[in-house]
Amino acid sequence: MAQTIKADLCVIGAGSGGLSVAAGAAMLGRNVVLIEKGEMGGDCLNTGCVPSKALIAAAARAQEMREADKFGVASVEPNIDFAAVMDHVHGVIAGIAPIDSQERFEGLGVTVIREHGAFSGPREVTAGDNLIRAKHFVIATGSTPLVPPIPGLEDVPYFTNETLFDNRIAPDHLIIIGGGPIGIEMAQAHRRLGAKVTVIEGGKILGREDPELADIVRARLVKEGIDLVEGGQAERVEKTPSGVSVTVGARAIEGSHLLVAVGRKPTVEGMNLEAAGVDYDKKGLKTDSRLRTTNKRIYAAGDVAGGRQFTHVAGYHASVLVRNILFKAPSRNNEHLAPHVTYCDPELAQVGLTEKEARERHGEIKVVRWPFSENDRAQAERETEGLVKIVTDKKGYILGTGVVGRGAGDLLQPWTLALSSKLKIRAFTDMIAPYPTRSEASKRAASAWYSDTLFSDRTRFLVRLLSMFD
Ligand SMILES: Cc1cc2nc3c(=O)[nH]c(=O)nc-3n(C[C@H](O)[C@H](O)[C@H](O)COP(=O)(O)OP(=O)(O)OC[C@H]3O[C@@H](n4cnc5c(N)ncnc54)[C@H](O)[C@@H]3O)c2cc1C
Ligand SMILES: NC(=O)c1ccc[n+]([C@@H]2O[C@H](COP(=O)([O-])OP(=O)(O)OC[C@H]3O[C@@H](n4cnc5c(N)ncnc54)[C@H](O)[C@@H]3O)[C@@H](O)[C@H]2O)c1
Repeated sequence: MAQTIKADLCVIGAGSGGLSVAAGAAMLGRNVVLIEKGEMGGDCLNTGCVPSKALIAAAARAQEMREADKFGVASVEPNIDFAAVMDHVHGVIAGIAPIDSQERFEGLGVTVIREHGAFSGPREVTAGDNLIRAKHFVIATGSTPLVPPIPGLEDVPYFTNETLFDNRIAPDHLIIIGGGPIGIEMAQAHRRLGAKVTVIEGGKILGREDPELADIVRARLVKEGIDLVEGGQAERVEKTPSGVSVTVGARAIEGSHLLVAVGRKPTVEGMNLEAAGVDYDKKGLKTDSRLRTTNKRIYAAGDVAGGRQFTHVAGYHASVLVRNILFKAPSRNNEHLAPHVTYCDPELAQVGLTEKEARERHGEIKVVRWPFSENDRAQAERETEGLVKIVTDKKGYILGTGVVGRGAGDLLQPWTLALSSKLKIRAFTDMIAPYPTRSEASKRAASAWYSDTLFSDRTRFLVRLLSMFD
């Protein structure tokens, strides 16, 4: 016999998006039901950001041991216990898990149901023995790895992000299909942890990034010994005695393990969205500028919303929904202002438009750069790869910034603020950056914007004129 639960808000999916909406609504005193069919915390905590960054951190330590001699400290080839590395990864997950746990949410007053949720009408969801009737719903069911129809793939064992972090045996040779952020982050981490790695990418690796920045990452990956096969699709996969073989054009690449990382599909299976009048396509739910679906009482948050797929974007969606649903304050989804970072080494961070996008949209633009090779801190740390690259309109309004280099994600933050606050580049020349920090490169790049006019014949003439009053 189904139990009927009445709620102000019913959230389906307890990942980055769903948890943030549920917590916000509960803390504002609303009656919230949260439905989760798998692990609390979703992809980010269990099979995405957290384990990948923990693995990258372990790999970075190994690489530092190999490269220590540049500081006069003897380099050593690290002895890597891959199972212990995975224990570290799962230890990090366990450390963060209480924040996302059922207990914590119940403590906030949320009714948590650990079942698959599906619509049974425009204003009701069924989850196990429960029928939930709510004033508003949020679909935050995330995304699932896309498995392409490559002949032979279904007949061989392969990893996706859902299984990769359960692997406790160091791959001898990891083949990765897909050179997007997952493929590249995992390629470098596994290479540094001792595996041979081949990345097969149909286009260019990190193909959505500014090519000038991606080239710097590519050079490092090649230097570290990663085999990058670009411009060739994986056409066929076969089982071999020692693992798998992937055919790309005339080449058959043999490896011990395979990771498939060719993008994501929205998680909508078995949700009976038709019963609720919620339209979707292969990118995700169809939403308006306020993240409402085609059923105005049902909203979307996170990867399933069909836009950019990042944890901080899912969290941002939640804040937009809290304003729209609870405060009745029409609030637009401005996720284009969100930065993104690929946590390879050197890191690659971007906010706003790339140079190419800015040229297409604005025509006349100005681009300025500052390399870390001219930054004293980077010199001291012997990490001089990379640069800060700023794109403005002709009046100096910032359109986008990219940073590639150590700590790029953190260095990007002031540029993210500048973009959302509609600042001009002038704000960065007025700012005083502490010496010696990598953030000085931002200020130097901003100053470069003015160097044509500052050191022009006209300005020299003016200074000469003013010297008459000395
Ligand atoms: C390997 C990897 C690394 C990543 N690294 C980063 C990073 O460094 N930084 C970053 O910003 N982003 C990163 N991402 C992306 C990030 O993980 C996602 O953007 C984020 O998790 C999306 O959150 P979400 O709430 O939309 O979905 P999810 O976290 O996927 O949560 C959705 C939840 O809904 C549940 N669910 C689905 N259907 C139903 C149903 N019918 N009923 C009940 N429950 C359901 C699922 O079980 C899941 O728990 C990474 C992703 C991957 C795969
Ligand atoms: N640091 C981060 O924030 C981070 C890290 C990992 C993932 N993510 C999120 O997860 C999403 C998914 O990542 P992803 O790397 O799986 O997807 P992606 O779509 O970003 O990249 C997939 C790549 O695979 C290539 N490809 C597709 N089919 C192929 C084939 N048959 N053979 C060879 N190459 C093929 C594509 O050209 C593309 O470059 C990202 O877009 C991002 O939103 C974020």
